[in-house]
Amino acid sequence: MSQTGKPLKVALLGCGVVGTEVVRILTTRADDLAARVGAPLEIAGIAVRRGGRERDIAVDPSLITTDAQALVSRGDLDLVIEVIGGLEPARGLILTALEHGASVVTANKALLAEDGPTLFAAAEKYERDLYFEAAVAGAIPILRPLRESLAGDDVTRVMGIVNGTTNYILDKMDSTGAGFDEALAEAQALGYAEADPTADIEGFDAAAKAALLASLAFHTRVSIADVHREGITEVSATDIASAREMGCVVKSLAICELDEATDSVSARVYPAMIPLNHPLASVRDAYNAVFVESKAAGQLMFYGRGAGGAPTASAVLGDLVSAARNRLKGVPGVGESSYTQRAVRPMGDAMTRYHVSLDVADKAGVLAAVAHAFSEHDVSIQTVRQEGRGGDAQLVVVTHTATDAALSATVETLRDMDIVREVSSVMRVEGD
Ligand SMILES: NC(=O)C1=CN([C@@H]2O[C@H](COP(=O)(O)OP(=O)(O)OC[C@H]3O[C@@H](n4cnc5c(N)ncnc54)[C@H](OP(=O)(O)O)[C@@H]3O)[C@@H](O)[C@H]2O)C=CC1
Ligand SMILES: N[C@@H](CC=O)C(=O)O
Repeated sequence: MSQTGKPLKVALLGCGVVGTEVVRILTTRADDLAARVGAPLEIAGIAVRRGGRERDIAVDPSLITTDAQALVSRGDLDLVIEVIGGLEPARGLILTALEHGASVVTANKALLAEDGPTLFAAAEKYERDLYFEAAVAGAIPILRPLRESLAGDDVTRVMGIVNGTTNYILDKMDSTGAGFDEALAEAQALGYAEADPTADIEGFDAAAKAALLASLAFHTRVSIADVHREGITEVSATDIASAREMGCVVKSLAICELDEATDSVSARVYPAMIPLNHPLASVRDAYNAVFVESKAAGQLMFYGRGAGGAPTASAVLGDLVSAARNRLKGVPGVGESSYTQRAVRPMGDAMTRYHVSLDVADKAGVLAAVAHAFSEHDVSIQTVRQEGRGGDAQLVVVTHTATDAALSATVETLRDMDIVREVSSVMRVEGD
């Protein structure tokens, strides 16, 4: 392919953790990128919030602007990279960029999981690309495989670790005994966390990614509001130790399933125990991994760095090269597939095993009474362990697979029992 084409003008919205690394690659790898695209990629402007801020990268100061709206309205841009994050002004800027003829690459899962259909419709209307590989699992190519490589197969399940910050925190708590706050501060310093880390630790970020994964995997539309979400803030050192005793480790998982019988889908995010011999158990640090199960391909696993400036910039640049090639050809690339709106199943229908810890009175008949509470709601007990502790005892019950609704009802019953002092923890057990 010729490298001598007219430069393609690229505007960057945001120059933080990800944007800085995007600029670094665009400037240091300019010749290689031009060869791959068939034309040079020229940075036409960089919009930031604080114009005077010192940056980690040398940038021509005349390129920096705090007027992002004016930048995307110029009309001469070929490509816009949105790495500001959040809903507004990102949404308005992307729409303006598309309307003014630029293709857009974004890493913004929060926005896409909230209002993706509006943005995809605009991309289609203006015949431009809207690519977002970086929005899920950082450097890991997972969206393109779902959208393109597996387009002829039927994906039935996607399960993975899709948030680097929470995996980093849980891994540090497990492997070094670090406290939650200390591990979170490290993840923030390393550039893994969102601007507001509540998005990570309360599961919003993983829920947004689950919505995007479920939408692409099952050719439907799932928004963040459809995803059951539980964060990791309630996971205690005791839970982590209990998991170890069971030969498990605690991970925050995103699980998306297709139920063919009812033609419905489900998506959920929560911390769960998984056996140490499960491949997801060895996903350490801020790494991510995604398992995909499909009818013809069987099981596929995708693994890599899930957060951080350079890994995420790799995914952004991949999309940028694809969108740039399409601009040169004058046609948009593979867009969102046409879809069937499938029903979203309630969380109460989700099936898994449970690890339930109870503080109970240490007296005769307690075990039988607790067992009765489980069986009353059709939750079958797999193992139960009792530990005496002065006048009280602790029971650790592990169940066979049951629905979330049945388990919730059981917990309600247990809480109403005089002999149960406290239901101290309930955690799901996945991956076996
Ligand atoms: N960090 C990561 O590991 C990953 C991040 N992402 C996503 O990438 C996106 C960016 O994340 P990240 O780089 O970490 O975020 P940062 O907070 O580090 O950077 C945000 C950038 O946006 C700029 N900005 C904020 N508000 C405005 C505004 N109103 N107008 C113009 N510029 C603005 C900031 O300007 P200033 O520099 O002046 O403050 C900053 O340069 C988010 O959508 C995030 O979810 C996706 C995958 C991984
Ligand atoms: N905050 C996110 C960044 C990447 O998406 C994470 O920790 O995974």
